[in-house]
Amino acid sequence: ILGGREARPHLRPHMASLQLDGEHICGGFLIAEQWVLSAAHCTEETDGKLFQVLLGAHSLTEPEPHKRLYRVRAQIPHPGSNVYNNEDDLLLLQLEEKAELNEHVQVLPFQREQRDVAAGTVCEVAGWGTVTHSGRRPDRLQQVERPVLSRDECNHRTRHDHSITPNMMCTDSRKRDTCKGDSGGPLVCNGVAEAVVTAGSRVCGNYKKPGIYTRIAPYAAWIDRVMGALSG
Ligand SMILES: NCc1cccc(Nc2n[nH]c3ncnc(Nc4cccc(O)c4)c23)c1
Repeated sequence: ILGGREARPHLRPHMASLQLDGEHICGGFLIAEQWVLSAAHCTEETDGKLFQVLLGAHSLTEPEPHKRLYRVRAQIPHPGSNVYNNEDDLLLLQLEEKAELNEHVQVLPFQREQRDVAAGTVCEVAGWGTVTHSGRRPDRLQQVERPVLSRDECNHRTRHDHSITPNMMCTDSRKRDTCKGDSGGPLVCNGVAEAVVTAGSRVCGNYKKPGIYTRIAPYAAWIDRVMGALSG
């Protein structure tokens, strides 16, 4: 997160850190006791290895009550996700066991209504992604508030030039923005997860390249189908 600040500890008990060999790779969030939602592009450099999922954390390194690393039983990228574009950039992770819910570990409801979030709505995004252009990684969860940018504005040829589909949404990226390692985290508007961070052009903090997110409502049926099929 560029231009944000340290989050209030444990105010986002749904936040997950997707890790490989103890290293934070991407964000994610708990959508059910045994399921985390993230971004499919996060598996691009994992070369088939399964993530481990850290829940209940504020600091990535310090011991904290209720902080726990979970193994993953299955990782299911959306069938439409691919390395060439940002479409269908969602990843479902089934934990080896149900997460133990408490004040630091909670499920976050996601938006199921198909209506766009109104442009100008101020939403928030949190993550352990890089906090400087030189790539400094924070130990503690960062957060930033960002106003939603209309799809038409975002699709302007000097911005994302008509690559933003109805299944995506944008936020203003002037100075304050998501960056490397924030992919997979939730964009939360009025307490509801509306979308998931996608890297898009990978540019951070440049107002010409607004932050891009995969809206969740269009994928509610897919999410329910996968969770239902793999339950038990
Ligand atoms: N703001 C959109 C967004 C959301 C999520 C991730 C991303 N960026 C990135 N995702 N993956 C990446 N691998 C390498 N470099 C990257 N961005 C980068 C790194 C240093 C300086 C800088 O200005 C940009 C990214 C960008």
